[in-house]
Amino acid sequence: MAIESPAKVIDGKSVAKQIREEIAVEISRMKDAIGVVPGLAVILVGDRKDSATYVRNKKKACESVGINSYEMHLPDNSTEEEVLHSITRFNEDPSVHGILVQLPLPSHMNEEKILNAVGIEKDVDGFHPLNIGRLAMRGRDPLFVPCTPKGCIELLHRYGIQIKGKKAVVLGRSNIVGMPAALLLQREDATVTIVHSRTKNAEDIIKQADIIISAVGQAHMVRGSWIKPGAVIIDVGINPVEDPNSPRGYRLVGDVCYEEAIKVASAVTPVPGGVGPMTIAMLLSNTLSSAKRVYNFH
Ligand SMILES: Nc1nc(=O)c2c([nH]1)NC[C@@H]1CN(c3ccc(C(=O)N[C@@H](CCC(=O)O)C(=O)O)cc3)C=[N+]21
Repeated sequence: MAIESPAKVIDGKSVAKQIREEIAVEISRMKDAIGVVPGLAVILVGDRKDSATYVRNKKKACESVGINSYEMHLPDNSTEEEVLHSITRFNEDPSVHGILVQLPLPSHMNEEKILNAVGIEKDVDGFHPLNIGRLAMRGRDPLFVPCTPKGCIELLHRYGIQIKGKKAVVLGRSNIVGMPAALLLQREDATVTIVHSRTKNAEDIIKQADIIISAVGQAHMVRGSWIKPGAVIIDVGINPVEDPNSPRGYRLVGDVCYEEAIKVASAVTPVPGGVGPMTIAMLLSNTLSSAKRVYNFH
């Protein structure tokens, strides 16, 4: 029997850095040629600590590549009308090429109504139903693809992992990750199965996968014994687990038991340092392509 070779770590952090460098070059080329700098507006409602951290990281990432960032921070008790009003303002502002409404919104707000208000040509999150609908249809193309699933596919491409003809299993069916990830894999000619909380024999199905994208939000749910030898694993989960040895009192782990997976799989994304940084890189990429599209600059 062949000796199993150790799995390759898919280094999202370093790929994301490389992508940011490529974006920075493009942005200065555009600035030199037509004097335009892309702009991203972020709307944050409420005081969730994790959301505030994510928004801060997004702004930092914008700065690092030369994208102008605009932040609208509204209090938790804002009305839906106030949020809709900020969206309208950014929709009409020509210096803004991308609008991101940080999720989750406070529970008294209608997420659907708010996301529908973002102009599809500025929908850099790719959450507008028209963009998702086009993603689902053959022969149609969305203006933007949701950042996290796009980052997963980009990692597979940059590591030279073939998707066409492969059996792919997506764990989770959320609107922001699982569902669009499955659609993207299908567009790349994989044969796709979605496993979710009501799936029977999830383990048996997962075990057949050549490619696994996991987005369920359950620490260490996928065990090494569930993985086909040589499979490729993209772990989207970012789950806090108690860790008295860590300065914050917790550390982040994926949906997949990394220590076990790395022994069976041919390639695995770590958490942190895997899909997370790619999500932000794709947001910058979507913002750049939005600005390019407006000015017909290529
Ligand atoms: N409208 C909207 N769009 C989003 O894209 C969106 C959102 N709302 N709400 C929240 C989620 C979450 N999300 C992450 C982005 C980067 C990391 C990331 O870079 N994580 C680092 C670790 C960060 C740490 O150590 O705390 C990593 O995985 O290496 C994580 C999570 C975007 N989201």
